[in-house]
Amino acid sequence: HQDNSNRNWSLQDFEIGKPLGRGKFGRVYVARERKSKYVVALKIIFKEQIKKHKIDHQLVREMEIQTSLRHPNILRLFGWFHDAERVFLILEYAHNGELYKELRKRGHLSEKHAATYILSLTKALAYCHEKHVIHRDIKPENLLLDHEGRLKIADFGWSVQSSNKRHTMCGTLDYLAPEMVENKAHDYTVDNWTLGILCYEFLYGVPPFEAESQLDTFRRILKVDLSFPSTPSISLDAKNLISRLLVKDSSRRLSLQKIVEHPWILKNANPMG
Ligand SMILES: COc1ccc(C(=O)Nc2ccccc2)cc1NC(=O)CCSc1ncnc(N)c1Br
Repeated sequence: HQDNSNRNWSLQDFEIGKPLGRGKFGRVYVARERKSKYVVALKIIFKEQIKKHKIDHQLVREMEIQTSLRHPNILRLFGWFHDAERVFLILEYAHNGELYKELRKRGHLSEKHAATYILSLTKALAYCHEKHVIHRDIKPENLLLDHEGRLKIADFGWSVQSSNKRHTMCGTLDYLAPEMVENKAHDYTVDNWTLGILCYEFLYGVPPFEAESQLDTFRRILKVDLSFPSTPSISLDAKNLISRLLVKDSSRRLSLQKIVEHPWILKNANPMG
């Protein structure tokens, strides 16, 4: 259909439906564009929130990055508009909602589902890195499923144009790579570490370094204190991939290209995502 991303949209163009949840800085609703009847997710962000967190420039940069991203596993930002006190993001609507709710419901995923999601994430990250965009916040809460159950990375609330070394702490503790815990400079390869965390969590239902206290989680991450429970029983190939990603030395983590070619992925992932 025609490119509407720079059409000057307004709230009158949409019928607002049920709330979808609270993203960073704002609430998200299902909405339907009146003329086309096209269903979207409309994210409403209050400008005073943006001003308070001094991220107005980041939002503009973010919108420029977002509208340029086109990938089947990245949630689309179709366009945006604002009124006196709010900024509205017109987002692709992922009909099957948040992946982590499915993970909590099922307890843990099959190796086929887990491998398919890891492959989708790997391809989306490879695409982002090639466009010098680093996501920095890949966790189950930011992963959505479309009507065909295909994974979509969303909530780029913190993505930045690649400053090749990054220093700010972000994301929940369980997903932090050792170099982030030690607050050292870090680069793209933190995403490879996060893929290892997610792969473990998809297969076992809990992240690998979960602990009672934040300090214990930090300690387990820094030690790469990785162990595989005996149940659910997971294939050796899966354990091999996880062990090749959860490596302290970031330069020795399996590259995105090598993940795509890994036996476990080749054997289990549905290439159509
Ligand atoms: C490309 O997706 C985004 C791109 C940008 C931003 C964003 O807030 N940027 C931002 C906000 C403030 C400051 C700087 C950046 C947010 C998202 N996405 C989201 O917030 C996801 C909303 S939840 C949802 N969405 C669709 N279908 C569902 N079923 C659900 Br539940």
